[in-house]
Amino acid sequence: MDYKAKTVAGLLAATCVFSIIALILSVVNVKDVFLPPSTKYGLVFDAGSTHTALYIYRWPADKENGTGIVSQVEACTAPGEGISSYADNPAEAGASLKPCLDKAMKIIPAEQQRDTPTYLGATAGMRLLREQNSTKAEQVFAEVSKAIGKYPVDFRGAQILTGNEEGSFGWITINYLLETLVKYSFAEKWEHPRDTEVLGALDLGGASTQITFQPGVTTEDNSTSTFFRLYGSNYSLYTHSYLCYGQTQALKMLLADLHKGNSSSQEISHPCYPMGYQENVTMSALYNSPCVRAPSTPSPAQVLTVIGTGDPAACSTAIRKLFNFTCGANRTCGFNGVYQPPVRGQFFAFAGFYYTFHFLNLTSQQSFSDVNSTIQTFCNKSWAEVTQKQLQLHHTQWLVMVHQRTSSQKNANMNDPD
Ligand SMILES: Nc1ncnc2c1ncn2[C@@H]1O[C@H](COP(=O)(O)OP(=O)(O)OP(=O)(O)O)[C@@H](O)[C@H]1O
Repeated sequence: MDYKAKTVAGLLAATCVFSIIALILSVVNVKDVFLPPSTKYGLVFDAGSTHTALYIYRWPADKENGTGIVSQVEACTAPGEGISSYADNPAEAGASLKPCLDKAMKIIPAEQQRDTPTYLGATAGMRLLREQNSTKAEQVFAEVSKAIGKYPVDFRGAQILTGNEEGSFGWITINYLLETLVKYSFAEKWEHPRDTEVLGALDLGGASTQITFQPGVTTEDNSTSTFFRLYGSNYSLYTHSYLCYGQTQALKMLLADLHKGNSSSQEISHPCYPMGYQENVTMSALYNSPCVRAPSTPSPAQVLTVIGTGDPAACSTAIRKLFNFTCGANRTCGFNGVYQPPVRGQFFAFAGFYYTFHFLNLTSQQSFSDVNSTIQTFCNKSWAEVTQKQLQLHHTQWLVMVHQRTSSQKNANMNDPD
């Protein structure tokens, strides 16, 4: 991974970016740029399934071919989990945003606060809650809107991004940061880099995962195609978001699958947990999402004991069962029969991919065999050898590996110099 890619990876980790810049770029109203003063601010809440972050942006009040050049001033992580976790206590969702809004008010000059466009974009956690209980989802949105509305900002609304928006905004963000869309030249001018190929984007969130790239062919399924005009150039993209295939939800599907394999037992043998690890989980906690189907005779209070068996091969097999690689009517597909044209070009993987690979010191374009052997070594560690913090990674790296292999690595050369 070259210096620029490393810098971008760091930036992505630091900001947990899902598309913030893209959101600003695409929604900043043209009228704003004619207003004094010359620097404008914008606030974007990234309301993810696992956590919410507020990003404070600043940009000069002129535009490059109709698209703003934006820099991040500050990022603030809201306390607690994602807003969808407050489904039964929606007022708390609003309260969780206040510390970050207070921080923003200290940064943005008072005379500019009322001109500061403010957005909240929610992703897969809220898409799942809406699927499960649309009234609760609306209540959460009403409370977060009420909380933001109490601050002297130009609140433009809270919305649930579609999977396509999430995927394509992520693509714009990484290509913006890698300067493949526009670049500040030595001549101190913004220029279109010549002969640079834009990168495909692989985003592993908590509740969904997205793949987005410029296909070399016409997209056969219109629901997966999207079009952008940025800095004077046109981009036609393939994008798809797999709901439930984010890290947290996929692991829930895995646990439910393992339970289904022996549902009469109170114990679940888990090959992806280290040997010697044990935890209790209630049926209600396991089956609390539309991503997993509860047994026909539910007993919510029943406690299941998950016992780690530390078996990487069995773990890999169990994870593979979550993916269906039959393409059905489509000639080419990603998985679960979803149309996907042949992958093309280099890919940049971020979010959950980055956290895991960073932890394993695998972000320097190691070969795929090095990646595999590092993962094998880590997965063969017992519970006594890994800390609680490492546990999450211990059982998620297999998901990352299999997912990478299946959804993209099969055809793409993703950060792999071999
Ligand atoms: N610093 C970290 N170290 C390890 N894992 C992390 C870290 N931060 C987030 N994760 C995990 O990585 C996954 C992706 O995180 P991310 O912040 O992109 O999700 P999200 O935005 O909340 O989810 P979604 O986009 O699906 O709504 C989640 O499962 C999360 O638990």
